[in-house]
Amino acid sequence: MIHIQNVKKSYGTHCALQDVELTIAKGTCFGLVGPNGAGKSTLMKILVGILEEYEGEVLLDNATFHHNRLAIKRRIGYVPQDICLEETLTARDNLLLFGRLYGLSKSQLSKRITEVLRKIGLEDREKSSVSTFSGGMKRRLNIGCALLHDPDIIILDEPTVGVDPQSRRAIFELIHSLKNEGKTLIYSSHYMEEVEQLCDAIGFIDQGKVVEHGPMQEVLGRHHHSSIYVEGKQVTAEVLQGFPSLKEQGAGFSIVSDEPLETLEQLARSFASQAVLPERLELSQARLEDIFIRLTGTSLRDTGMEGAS
Ligand SMILES: Nc1ncnc2c1ncn2[C@@H]1O[C@H](COP(=O)(O)OP(=O)(O)OP(=O)(O)O)[C@@H](O)[C@H]1O
Repeated sequence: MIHIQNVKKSYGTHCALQDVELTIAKGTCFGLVGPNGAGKSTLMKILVGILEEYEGEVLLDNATFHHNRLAIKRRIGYVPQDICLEETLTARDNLLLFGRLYGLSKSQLSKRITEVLRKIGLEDREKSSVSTFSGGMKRRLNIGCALLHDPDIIILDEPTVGVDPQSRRAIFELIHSLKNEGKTLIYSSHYMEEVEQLCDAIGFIDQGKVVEHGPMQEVLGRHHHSSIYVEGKQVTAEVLQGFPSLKEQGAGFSIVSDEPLETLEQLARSFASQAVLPERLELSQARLEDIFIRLTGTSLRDTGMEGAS
């Protein structure tokens, strides 16, 4: 169990984290979600021990990070957002290099490298230079480097950014298999669909503050509103004027509503009175993206990031 208690972190005068309180249960996959600059990486770096100067307390199984740093670091594997590999070396030699940094012996390492290469699905490329790898293969190897010392907590910062669909699938399968082994995973992403699919619990961070958190089903249940999506050549913001929570989404608009059937009726009346015929009209239950918009008033995609493919 990881307890994050009242954590605050500032860079100079800029406050990156404010009074963060979170509990992450053992053996769960915890999704940390928020827009660029929300504070996700800062929190992850605190959990990994890269950032040592902060206020508040982080406890792992009741041992404080401040007083048990080395022992805790040995239990944690960190996959940084930026790929950190030596391009001129082979996959095996990269793993060897990282294993040495973790202080693993030669004999331990040889066995672990073979296991890790199998886990990340790169056993047939172990002797290939990393410079010949696709972005997705590099990401998988980057994850492999964090698994060498067999940590029971794995922290992954945006592990699917810039990967092809095949590697994304391989990363998802890897995460599922780590979960099945009982590992605790902390997974940061701005791809809401991924988080909803993979994670058992979630924390939304916005401007350094936790704005919602809890088990996934509880969070979805707490915000059990619906969302109506409408699209068409004649459907413009002016036509939809007056509908609350109106948001541009893709080629159309979404309207969040607690009373979806009533809102649908109002829409139908409004379209009829304006002689507008929509080409698509869909009703869906609250998804994480809608909940985030509702809580913060912004979409993650407003921040200039792409959606998951
Ligand atoms: N070393 C630093 N010095 C000064 N400010 C920093 C530093 N690192 C982060 N920040 C600032 O702290 C805030 C939180 O940054 P952080 O990287 O934790 O956000 P994030 O949610 O991980 O965003 P991203 O998804 O872009 O990585 C941002 O405003 C960022 O500019």
